[in-house]
Amino acid sequence: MKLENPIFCALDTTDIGRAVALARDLKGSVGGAKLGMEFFNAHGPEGYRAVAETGLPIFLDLKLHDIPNTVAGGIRAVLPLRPAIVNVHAAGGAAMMRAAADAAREAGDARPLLIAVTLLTSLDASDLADTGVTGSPSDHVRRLAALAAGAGLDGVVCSAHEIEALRRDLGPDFKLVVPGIRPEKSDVGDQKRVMTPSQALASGADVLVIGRPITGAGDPRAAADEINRSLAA
Ligand SMILES: O=c1ccn([C@@H]2O[C@H](COP(=O)(O)O)[C@@H](O)[C@H]2O)c(=O)[nH]1
Repeated sequence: MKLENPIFCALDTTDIGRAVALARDLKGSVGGAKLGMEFFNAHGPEGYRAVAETGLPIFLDLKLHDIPNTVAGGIRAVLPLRPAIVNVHAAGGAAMMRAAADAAREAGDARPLLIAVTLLTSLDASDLADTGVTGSPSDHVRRLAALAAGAGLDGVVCSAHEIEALRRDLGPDFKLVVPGIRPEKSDVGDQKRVMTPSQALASGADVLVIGRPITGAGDPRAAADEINRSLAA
């Protein structure tokens, strides 16, 4: 997947008309759209197709996490939609990720990039400790990313704070898809490990996942264009 524009806009809504209108409006200003559980649980494949018809590449962010056979089936079920990117949770383990990768390969040339969520960007060191995991978010992300790479995945979802370590560990071709992106002065909301778009790109992100800073703006296209200007500066 070669992207001229690294921004994938998260269309987190149950309003199909709004999602399609946003996708049309943003088409020249972002590289793709991300559809997650909020939209897909409401509208499924039909809603997906309505957004995909705009021509934007789609990251189908379902974050699958189950036993290997079930996750493989979940990946297989969405292959006919021809998403550009699909994902699973790295915490599902190596066997689960290998099963997902095997299933994704069944799409042949239309194989989506398969990536694994490491540690959600809404979690910090204290949240991680609460789950019983000792060590820093960075160590945890690096461990899970190495597991994903070993299982044959194309990359991971991580925060911008882990990019440099992951590039050192896993090289330039391993895809780093980065949410928790917040332009200067924008509301952080529920995100905890955040960075600005330009800092994240300079650190080596492949994809910047940006939702509310664009979709919550009065003029979403203008907000995306402002971010594009910050990336070009
Ligand atoms: O660790 C993760 C994994 C996924 N996300 C998703 O990205 C977007 C971010 O939206 P914002 O409105 O820019 O916060 C959202 O759809 C999440 O489900 C994430 O934030 N962090």
